[in-house]
Amino acid sequence: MSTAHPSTGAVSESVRSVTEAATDGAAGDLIAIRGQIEELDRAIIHLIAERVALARRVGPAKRALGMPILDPPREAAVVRRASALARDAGVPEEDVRYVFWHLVGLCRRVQLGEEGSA
Ligand SMILES: C=C(O[C@@H]1C=C(C(=O)O)C=C[C@H]1O)C(=O)O
Repeated sequence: MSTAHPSTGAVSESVRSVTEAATDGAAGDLIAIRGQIEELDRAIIHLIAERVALARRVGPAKRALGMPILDPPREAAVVRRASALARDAGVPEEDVRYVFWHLVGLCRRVQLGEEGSA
């Protein structure tokens, strides 16, 4: 940006450099924060894989005990617990419940041998 008025030119230039510095700072922040999010996503996927591996072991244990794989009271308890943990952590309980219903469903399908690529 430039100005036609010589007396305000310097001020205008310095406003521009401050604005650009702020924009550069924000862009740097965005890249850094996105990098951290990607690291967390990697960790979350590894945790999901660990949970799936444990669920795979629960299947034979239940069969040995003559228990059905589907255990609705246990599933409800798992989701209730996740909801309480979400509340304590200050994140929206309803969304966490939604995520956990899907996670539990995935683990149940693994036990039933119905999983896709898992
Ligand atoms: C893993 C289990 O089996 C199924 C999956 C559950 C889960 O992912 O938490 C819970 C109950 C079951 O329907 C279990 O019983 O612990």
